[in-house]
Amino acid sequence: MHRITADIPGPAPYPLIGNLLQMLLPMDRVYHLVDSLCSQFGYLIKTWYGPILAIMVLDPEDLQVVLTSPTLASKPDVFYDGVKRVLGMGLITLNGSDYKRHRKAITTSMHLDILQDFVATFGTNCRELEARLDPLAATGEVFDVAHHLGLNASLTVCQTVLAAEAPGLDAERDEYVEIVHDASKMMLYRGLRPWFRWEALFKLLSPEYGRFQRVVAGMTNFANRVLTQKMQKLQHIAAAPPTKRRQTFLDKFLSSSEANVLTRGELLDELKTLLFGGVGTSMDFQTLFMLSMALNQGVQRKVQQELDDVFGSDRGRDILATDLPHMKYLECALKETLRFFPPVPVFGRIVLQDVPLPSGKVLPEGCYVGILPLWTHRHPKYFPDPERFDPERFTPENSRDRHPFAFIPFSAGPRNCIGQRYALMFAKTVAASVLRRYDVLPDPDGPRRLVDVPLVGGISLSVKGGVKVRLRRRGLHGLEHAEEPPVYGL
Ligand code: HEM
Repeated sequence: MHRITADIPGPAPYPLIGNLLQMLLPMDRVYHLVDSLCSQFGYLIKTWYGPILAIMVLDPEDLQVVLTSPTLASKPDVFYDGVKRVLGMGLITLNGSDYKRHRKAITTSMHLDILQDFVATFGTNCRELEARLDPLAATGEVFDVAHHLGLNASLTVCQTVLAAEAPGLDAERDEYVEIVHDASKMMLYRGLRPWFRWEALFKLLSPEYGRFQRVVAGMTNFANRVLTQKMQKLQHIAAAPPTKRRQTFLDKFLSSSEANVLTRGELLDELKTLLFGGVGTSMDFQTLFMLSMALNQGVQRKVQQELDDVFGSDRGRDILATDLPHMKYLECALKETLRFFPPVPVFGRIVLQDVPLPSGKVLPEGCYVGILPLWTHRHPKYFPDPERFDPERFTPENSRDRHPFAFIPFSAGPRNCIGQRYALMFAKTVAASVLRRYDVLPDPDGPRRLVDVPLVGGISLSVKGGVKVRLRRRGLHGLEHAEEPPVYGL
């Protein structure tokens, strides 16, 4: 391995422990480490994770090979060990033939036709969100928007992916949002400390053992409770005459020919995976979008103008699936948020056979590959002036000639995210509902520019101290603003 990778730059390793000491940083320093590695060594960086070679592949040309190669479709055990303990064996963690069986079974029930139906649920839940945001807009106080968007995301994902209603789960939902937040940090914490693969050592040495156990129990209990409730309901429905009801992913899955492909245990792990995949990422994506709007008032105005064109003066009407294609600039702003703050900032693969890269360098068999969209998305060759927040990058004309693997918030290739269309439709509905009604303003004591926002390491991206904003109710007609807010960014 040393010989084959001699031409790949990286920090000098110590004997046996490699670069592990450098990686043992507090979670809010992990991003600074990669920043500095990237500016020192470029877009292909060799690191030693103890005895394991881990190569960060950040250039789109190389990523195209990595993400499409059949010999690179498996997830590395050591890094995903923490994820497995929390989520079990679902799509995010499985490999090989089990993975293929699960993916085929699940994707048949996640089609666009069912997604169109979900928009009504997204919209209905936004009413509940508005009811919680209205008092905050009335006082103009600073608050953490992640909390409210997290509650909305957990309700929505429960309803659309799992059960038509989630009665009795309200109290648990609050707790679940907290657990999702913690789970992301705990999974990365354990993934970066390979010696904690040994449970006894983790229990003995880690101050985070209790917190990790609470995350595992919380995730399992919540998914178990939803599945049990759903199974009971389905038996009840089977006994009653059929009625026209809105189908959820789980309804569709359980009544399809694929239902017998997974055991109850396997389905439970998939539900934990879908819940975590759906709630955590949606919450972070929508939260970071609100922050991007607060710090880029010019962009926010353009989004609001477009929304005014779609809704006219009727800003309270239901948002329909047919409205979404008209929100083209909003879609560009959402994509620019995903570029700037990809909610899943790191994922990995293991190399099963030597893979030559377009640069002439080789990824040797047995090494791990780290994929970090945050840095790929800030590569100046593909995104000039990368620290500028500019939705125009994503107009069809400006995207046409961009490398297809330069923008990978949902990964790409055969192991891409199965929820990407869901995530975009959901975020569009929430963004439209909030921005047609309120101006989102920055926290006067918070960062002034997006590049100064303090990020915290986790397998999803979050902001240290939460995302604080203020809201102001918009005038009923046109873009009336009592007091012009300060304009940052654009
Ligand atoms: C903005 C929101 C989202 C982002 C940025 C995102 C991003 C990603 C990324 C980068 C991966 C690849 C991870 C890896 O290779 O380890 C992934 C996989 C996955 N995502 Fe998402 N995701 C989002 C929303 C969702 C939603 C809403 C769902 C489900 C309702 C979902 C379910 C999944 C699943 C099941 C996988 C595993 C796919 C496989 O390996 O076959 N995601 N996601």
